Amino acid sequence: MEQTYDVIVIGAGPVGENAADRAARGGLSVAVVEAELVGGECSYWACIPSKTLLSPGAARQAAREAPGVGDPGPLDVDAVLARRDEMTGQGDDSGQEEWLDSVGITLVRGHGRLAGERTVEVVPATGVDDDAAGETHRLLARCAVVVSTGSAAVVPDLPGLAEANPWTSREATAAEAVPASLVILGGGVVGVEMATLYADLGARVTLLARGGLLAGAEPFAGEMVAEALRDAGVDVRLGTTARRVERPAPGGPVTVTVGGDDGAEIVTAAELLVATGRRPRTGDVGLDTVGLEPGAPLTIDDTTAVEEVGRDVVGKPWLFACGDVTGRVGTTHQGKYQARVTGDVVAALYGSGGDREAIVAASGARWSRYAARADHGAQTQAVFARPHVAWVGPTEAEARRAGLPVRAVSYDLASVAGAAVTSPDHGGRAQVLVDTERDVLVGATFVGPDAAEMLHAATVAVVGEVPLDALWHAVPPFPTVSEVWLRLLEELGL
Ligand SMILES: Cc1cc2nc3c(=O)[nH]c(=O)nc-3n(C[C@H](O)[C@H](O)[C@H](O)COP(=O)(O)OP(=O)(O)OC[C@H]3O[C@@H](n4cnc5c(N)ncnc54)[C@H](O)[C@@H]3O)c2cc1C
Ligand SMILES: NC(=O)c1ccc[n+]([C@@H]2O[C@H](COP(=O)([O-])OP(=O)(O)OC[C@H]3O[C@@H](n4cnc5c(N)ncnc54)[C@H](O)[C@@H]3O)[C@@H](O)[C@H]2O)c1
Repeated sequence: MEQTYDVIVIGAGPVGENAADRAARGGLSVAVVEAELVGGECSYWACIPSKTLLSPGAARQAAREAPGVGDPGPLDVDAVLARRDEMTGQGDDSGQEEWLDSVGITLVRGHGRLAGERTVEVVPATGVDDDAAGETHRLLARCAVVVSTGSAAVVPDLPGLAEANPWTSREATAAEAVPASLVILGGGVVGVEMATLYADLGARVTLLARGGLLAGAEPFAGEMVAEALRDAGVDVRLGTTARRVERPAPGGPVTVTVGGDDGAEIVTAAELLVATGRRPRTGDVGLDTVGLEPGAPLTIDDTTAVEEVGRDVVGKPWLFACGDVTGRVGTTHQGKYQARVTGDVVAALYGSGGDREAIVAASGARWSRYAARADHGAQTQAVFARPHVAWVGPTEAEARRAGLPVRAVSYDLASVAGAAVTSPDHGGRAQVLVDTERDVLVGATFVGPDAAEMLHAATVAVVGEVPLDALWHAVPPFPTVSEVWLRLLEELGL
């Protein structure tokens, strides 16, 4: 069977859905191809279940720190897992399917792969990372194809690891019971969030990191999270190399040998979680049929058009990519931002009311809806560990490596009245990075309770390139933790 649409989107995760929506709003007919569940990793095995599982522990911690409330005691694990199931719909994506229908987007279920320019073949899917085969359904795109197939967890080539049947973030976010003990390999975002929530749920957790924690953030952030995890009873081992994994009996305990030959140690746990990064899902999407390398991230320009793919005969790009698959972003919000650009660019290039000149003008503009410029220097990330770590823009080291003339100033949140009135234990730290030639903020990091909610003011200042003299007139209410902005500006000499 063969069908034709203006735009075909492969992958209906949060990013593909947004690209499809924006293109459809531009008057184009759109089909999305989904191999598994509409809503993608984020809705069922990532953001939504993990943040739902983390929330009760945060509430308990806040109660413990509030004078006069008392210790609420252990969490009701069954109730926490039940709430997680409610939030993920236990893998029922009919709500998302209804939404697609309501905005006039066609859903084609199956595994999609490119079969040359503007052509997508769809075969029945068995699982998103399995080789898919079967009767082929052919979709033709009059205008553009968007690849938004996301990413999958990496399992490193460590002796015995694959055979030990480890958890990845999928099993960790979907678990039906809490193991008595869990060893986590990797000290990145998944590692610290999972260590936090499994400790909350009563597991004995060991976290193995080959360096410090949260290497993408300011070093003080990882240090504060490590200290808090240790306070919560997690065995945090930094600078530790895992050598070998063994699980002699299927379903039995798993052992990880860590350290060097002279001082090897064995860590034993009921389950092992691998949290060592993700790879783009491009291994089986037909990249070879358009001259690209399967398995590699899809390199895009700022309009999200895939580089290294020829334009069509009239010079228009036809292949776009956004989200995790590009390797340029690794969060839902930054992927959806790219997707809005993708959808708007495709609509402007091919839609009936399209404004092609605007795309040309965008190439010279600092900010335009047709260019994902925030990818460079204004990305945000929030890590929902306890304390939260949230940042925008580069770290101080990254800024210096990029040759920016920066000054970093920081302030202890505990010294702000708004923190002290919440709790005598309210800790945390804020740091801003200032470009000393332009006197504007280029980055900021907040560590503390609910710090993720504090980030957006900094993001507005960075993207808006608000001069420090103007920021001085943005007055935070008293007594809030946001008053730290005043203290930071005072540190900067205002
Ligand atoms: C444990 C965990 C927690 C996270 N928490 C957060 C968080 O709190 N906040 C945040 O911003 N980010 C978080 N992330 C990151 C976030 O999940 C990803 O950035 C986001 O899901 C990327 O969206 P995407 O649409 O690009 O990819 P995905 O969500 O992976 O969606 C891709 C879709 O494409 C489909 N697909 C793949 N190949 C094909 C094919 N060939 N044919 C058809 N369909 C295909 C897949 O089935 C999937 O539905 C977390 C990640 C993890 C692992
Ligand atoms: N709150 C959020 O926004 C959120 C939450 C979870 C995940 N995510 C996203 O999901 C993606 C994956 O997260 P992640 O934590 O898996 O990746 P990561 O890149 O953040 O961390 C990977 C960790 O694994 C370690 N590592 C890598 N290879 C290793 C090996 N062979 N042996 C031992 N350690 C090894 C790294 O040193 C690092 O500490 C990221 O893009 C992240 O942004 C986002």
